[in-house]
Amino acid sequence: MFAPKRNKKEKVKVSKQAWKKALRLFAYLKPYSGKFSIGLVFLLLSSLASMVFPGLAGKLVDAGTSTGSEQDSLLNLDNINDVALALFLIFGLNAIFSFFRIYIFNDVTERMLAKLRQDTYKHLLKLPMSFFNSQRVGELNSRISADIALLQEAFTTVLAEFIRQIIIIVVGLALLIFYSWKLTLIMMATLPVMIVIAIFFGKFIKKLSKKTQDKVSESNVIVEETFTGIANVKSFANEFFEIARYTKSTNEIRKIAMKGATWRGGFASFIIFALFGSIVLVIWQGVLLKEAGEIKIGELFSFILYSVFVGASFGGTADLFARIQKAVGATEHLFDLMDETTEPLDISQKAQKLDDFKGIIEFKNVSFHYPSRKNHEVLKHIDLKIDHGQNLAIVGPSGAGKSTLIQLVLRFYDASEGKLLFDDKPAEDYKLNNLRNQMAVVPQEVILFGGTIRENIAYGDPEASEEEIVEAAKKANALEFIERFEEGLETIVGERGVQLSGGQRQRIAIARAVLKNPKILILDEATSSLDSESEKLVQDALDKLMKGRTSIVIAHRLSTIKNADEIVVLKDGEIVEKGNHSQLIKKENGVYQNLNELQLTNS
Ligand SMILES: Nc1ncnc2c1ncn2[C@@H]1O[C@H](COP(=O)(O)OP(=O)(O)OP(=O)(O)O)[C@@H](O)[C@H]1O
Repeated sequence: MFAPKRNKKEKVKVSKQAWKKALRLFAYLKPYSGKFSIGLVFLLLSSLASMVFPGLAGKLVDAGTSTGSEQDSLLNLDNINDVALALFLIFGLNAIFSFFRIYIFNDVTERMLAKLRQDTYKHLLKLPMSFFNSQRVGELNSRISADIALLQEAFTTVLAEFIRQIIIIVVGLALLIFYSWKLTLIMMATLPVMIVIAIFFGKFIKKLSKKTQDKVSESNVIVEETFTGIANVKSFANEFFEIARYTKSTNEIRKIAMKGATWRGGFASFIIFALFGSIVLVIWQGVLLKEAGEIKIGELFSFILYSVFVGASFGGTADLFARIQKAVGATEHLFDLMDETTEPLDISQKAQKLDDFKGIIEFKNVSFHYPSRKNHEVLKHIDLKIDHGQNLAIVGPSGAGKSTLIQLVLRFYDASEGKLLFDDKPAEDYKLNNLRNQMAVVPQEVILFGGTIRENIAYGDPEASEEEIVEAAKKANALEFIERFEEGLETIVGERGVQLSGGQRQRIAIARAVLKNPKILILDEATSSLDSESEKLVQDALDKLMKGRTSIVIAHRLSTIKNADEIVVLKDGEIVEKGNHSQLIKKENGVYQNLNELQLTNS
């Protein structure tokens, strides 16, 4: 499952799995493995080049302090100018290596991430409605961008840095031993101790800052609650109570944050003291060794520089490792999403038009419960046939299962029991996208994209010509209001453009459906009534659209379905009445008759 909340005991196990999952990322790296290896070579070269610096700097010192009789047999650099020149050369080479290392790693990473982004998006689009119905969808977008950003950082900088630090530690330690094993032992006696203490302290401090974070979110909840429910706060005259609650909570934040600050301060002083302490120790012992003639002054200088390099790398690896772990976590989240089961959609090609498809729909003893609520039967033993070109209306009280029935027709969900047939063939026999391509929905709440009116209509058929779009707008009774806008079809709708009325939005949705020219039409009537002029235009457009197509209408106002071929009354997931208006209205004490009377008295 996707990002399940884990308890502490599971954590170790899951993190092992996370590492395993992260390995799947290498499948994305594989096509570029050659390039990546070249990047690694540049990384190796630039790291080694930077390791030459302390050694040469020592030579520089020795060259400056030598009497001229001391020849350097190793590098044959006997004067200060040669050493300085060599240093410049090394830095120049390092600059070139680093450029290519960064360029190549970024190139490989961006290619890899582009593919990963595309695959994730593709996969998400193929997930079933049950996935999108769960709450976590709201955070999906930010999660994906945050997770991918972490991976980007990991592959462009963190991984390279980590490898560089390891190279520095290994090569540095070897060089330290080469210069003086005695001094290396002294240095090593302090360093590991520091690391153990640093890790221990670090974990403790992290816990404290997590606690502070939790407290901060707690206090934010108070702010959010009071301001969203400000009318409640004021009407109950509870300002005093809320202020006391907030004061208490923010004071707690301060206390915990200060506890954290004290420990952090202590930690910093310890590191400073221990670090300088160990450097002083090394210098002191080094000078003694020099007096004894075991080491040259330049070598001591190099030794100290190497110690600082190695020490800094040791210190840096813990943080880098933490960042790698974070990236591994992010990868796990992404692959958890990728492991969610998709609908059997074939997105390798455009959905097809099925020319001889008639649009006959049949429910055979269908029962259904939502996957998230297994013991709540929403539809019970539905038997229903809607013939080609027939107009079926569904009515019933709120929560009766009307929308659910339609979701089954759209195959957003599969029946838990029974069969759904299209043109007498089981629904599963059709390719899912081909089947959906035969349907169009005019929903209750029309949500338009933030583009032009033209784009919104063309969503019904992205390849439609200008004439077809205009014709569809005309049929949907939408053209007259569109033409009243200065920019006509090019008018931008939504937040950054004009706001359309409910009736206008519906007519655009109808135009979209006209353009799609479906065999099956699904209408979810708007619950909030439009003004009578608008309603007439919408109804008229719908009547035209329904002609010659199988249509299912969820009706909230009975006045609109008097002419329906068949009306089905749903109650608690069961069909309780069936017939046309004149038949149902006569049924004494029937649900339909009651609904009719209720609406007459309300209107
Ligand atoms: N995604 C879902 N997950 C779980 N239960 C759901 C889901 N959608 C609807 N339900 C439940 O299924 C039942 C039928 O809901 P449905 O939306 O089909 O009713 P409706 O007749 O269309 O109601 P309304 O007229 O109010 O829109 C309700 O009890 C509802 O709580």
